[in-house]
Formats: sequence, structure tokens, C-alpha cells
Amino acid sequence: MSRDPVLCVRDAAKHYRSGDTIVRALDGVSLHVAPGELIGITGPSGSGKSTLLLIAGLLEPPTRGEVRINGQPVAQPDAELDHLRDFRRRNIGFVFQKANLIPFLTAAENVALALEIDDVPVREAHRHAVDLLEGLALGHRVDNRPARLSGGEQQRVAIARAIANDPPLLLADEPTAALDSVRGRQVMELFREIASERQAGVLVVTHDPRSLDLFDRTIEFADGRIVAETTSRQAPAETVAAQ
Ligand SMILES: Nc1ncnc2c1ncn2[C@@H]1O[C@H](COP(=O)(O)OP(=O)(O)OP(=O)(O)O)[C@@H](O)[C@H]1O
Repeated sequence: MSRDPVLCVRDAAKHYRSGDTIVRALDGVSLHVAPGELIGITGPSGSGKSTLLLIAGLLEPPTRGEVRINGQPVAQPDAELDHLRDFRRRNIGFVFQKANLIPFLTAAENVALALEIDDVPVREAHRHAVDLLEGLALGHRVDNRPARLSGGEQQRVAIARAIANDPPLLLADEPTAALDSVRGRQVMELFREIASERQAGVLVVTHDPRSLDLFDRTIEFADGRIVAETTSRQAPAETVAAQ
């Protein structure tokens, strides 16, 4: 059985004007992420990694090229991304370097809020949030506010929030940069689990070479282009290459 990629980025470019010059933040990038795949994006500062996530996350339209999610063409140069707000919320989870939890809500309330925004009734959202946090070994933290949690715990709550409505695609921008190596590893292992068990496609930008063994593939960027790709684990059996 073959499955379509969750994310397909085709010949994407993103150019910014800076005075008289054009910055080619992305310059013709094509990649795909299959269900169950965990992909690492690496490369030097300024090589276009975050720009790729902005384009893949439907937060910025590409200057050229196309983004498909689950086979559906959703972003082209003239795309009105505001119209995609609901689509984005249902299909894409985001995790950033900082957890950005709401400080006056408990861990469970932070996660539940993501579901309530999606019209899940309050009680059901809370129950689901608690279940999710328990599954991420945070059952003892559900009623704590973020200030009581370690950096790694906060980041795991942020991941629970990002996957609360079960999006098929998860995008993370340097999610372990603020963590020590042990907590950073735990967070990367969580992404591995989410990809394997929930069959989400997960794209993680990282400078951290210590977790590369967890990725199915590592894609290296330089000057807005893909310059190398390494297959680090055996690819999931049921995935196919991008068309
Ligand atoms: N809004 C913008 N306007 C002009 N130039 C931009 C804009 N956003 C990004 N750039 C430029 O595009 C290039 C790629 O930036 P990007 O943030 O994608 O790199 P990165 O690989 O994520 O870097 P880092 O590892 O430092 O986060 C850089 O030269 C950056 O200065």
C-alpha cells in the first residue's frame, strides 16, 4: 500500500526585497513528508530553514512554487492565506523554540484551550488534555501553571497543545534549542513517537546534532537550497516518494 505525502513542497522560492537587493531566503526547494516520517532540517544560520517552515505552515505565501497538504494544493504565490486559518488549525501543529504557554492557565488548560478554539466542549477538551498529558508522562503536572514546570516539561506541554486536535502535520522550529542535552533528547524522542504512533508527518528544524539518529531523513540547507540529504533510519515501510 502506498500513501500520499502529508506535505509536498514543490520548487518553492521566497524572495524578500531589502533596499535595492533581493534576498533569496528560499531558492527552489522541493521536499515531501510522508505520514509517520520524522525529518530534520539542518544548515547554517540564514540558510532558509525557518522560511521553509513559514511556507510549509501556510504562514507566508511562496514567491514561486506550491505547497500541497494531503494532496490538496493550498499555497501558491497568489494564495490568500487568511482564508486558510481553519484549514491550518485542523491540519498543522506548530512548536517553537519557546513553549509560549499562557502563564495563568494550568498545563491542562493550556492544552484544552487549543481544543476549545476548535469548538470542542470545555469538559471534553479538559478530559482529552489530561489524557494527552498523562500519555506524555506529565500526569503529575496537569494542574500546575507553566512557572512550576521545567523547561523540558513546558516544551512537552507545548507539544501536547500542538497535537491536541491530531493534525497530520507537525512543524517545529528549533524546539530543543533552549534545553539541556537530556531534556532536548526527551523532546526529540517525543517527536519520534508522535511520528511513529500517530502517523503524523513531522518536520523539525534543529542545530542539535545529538538527535539525528532519531530522524528518518536529515535535509541540509545552504543559501536557500537543499544541498544534502541523509537517510538516517530505515524509512517507514508504507511510504512513497513524492510525485
Ligand atoms: N522578512 C524578511 N525580510 C528580509 N529578509 C528576510 C526575512 N526573513 C528572512 N530573511 C532572510 O532570509 C534568509 C533566510 O532566513 P531564515 O530565517 O529562513 O534562515 P534560518 O536558516 O532559519 O536561520 P537561523 O538558523 O538563524 O534561524 C536570511 O538571510 C534572512 O536574513
